[in-house]
Amino acid sequence: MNDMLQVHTPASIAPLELDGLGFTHRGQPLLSDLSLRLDGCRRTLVLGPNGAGKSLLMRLAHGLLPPTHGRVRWQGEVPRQAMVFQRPVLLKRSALANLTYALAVHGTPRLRRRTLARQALERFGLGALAHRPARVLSGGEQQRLALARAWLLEPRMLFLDEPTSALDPAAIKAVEDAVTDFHWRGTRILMSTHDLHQARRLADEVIFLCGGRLLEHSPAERFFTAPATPQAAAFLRGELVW
Ligand SMILES: Nc1ncnc2c1ncn2[C@@H]1O[C@H](COP(=O)(O)OP(=O)(O)OP(=O)(O)O)[C@@H](O)[C@H]1O
Repeated sequence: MNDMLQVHTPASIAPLELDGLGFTHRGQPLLSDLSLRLDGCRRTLVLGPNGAGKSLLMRLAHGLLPPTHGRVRWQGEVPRQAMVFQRPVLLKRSALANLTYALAVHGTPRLRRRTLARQALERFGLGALAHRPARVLSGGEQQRLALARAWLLEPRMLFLDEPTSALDPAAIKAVEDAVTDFHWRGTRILMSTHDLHQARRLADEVIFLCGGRLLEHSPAERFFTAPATPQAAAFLRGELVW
């Protein structure tokens, strides 16, 4: 790890409160009256059927979308945040240039950028691909590049919206290892997934959405062994829930 990337103490991340959060589009409520609090340095996995509002929740919480109801409130200093999407948004430049550009925007001195970017590429197993155009990389490589970019920005809060849904097992493992490394570095994680096994592997706690409503927010062990709602119980049994 390079000298500019510091290890943070989890206690120093401001809690995030979602207070009566809602999003209505053309009169249709897509997410309704959602209140919860995220604190500490937990890995919170967002689960729910298609269209439940998982991506919407992530975008609202990250501030990419203004809510139509309620608010997103940081109880303290707003932390540095990053988001990783299902399909990475990469610039039409080399893998290395994608990272040096992100560092430039971040305000890293020019002389440090290349070294840091190189280290991050190595860290995510992309060293040999530094000069390849980012957009011709495979899906798994692109996702690792997106994670390397997020890593360089040292987020205290990382949002991941179904980051492994289009990947094969080896690429999924790389993403899950990265999520674990972010966690150990002191980053709070909010991540949506369709993959129950993945949620079991990674979650400290679970948010379960269904039909645009928050049905559960509980410690992972409790959610998986004794879900509180029939919808979550059915979802865990693999039944069709919507
Ligand atoms: N910006 C937006 N404007 C209007 N409607 C939206 C917007 N974003 C999402 N929606 C709608 O909100 C609903 C919930 O979408 P969302 O993508 O959050 O679901 P999801 O739980 O992530 O589903 P999936 O598992 O299929 O990805 C969908 O009907 C979607 O079309």
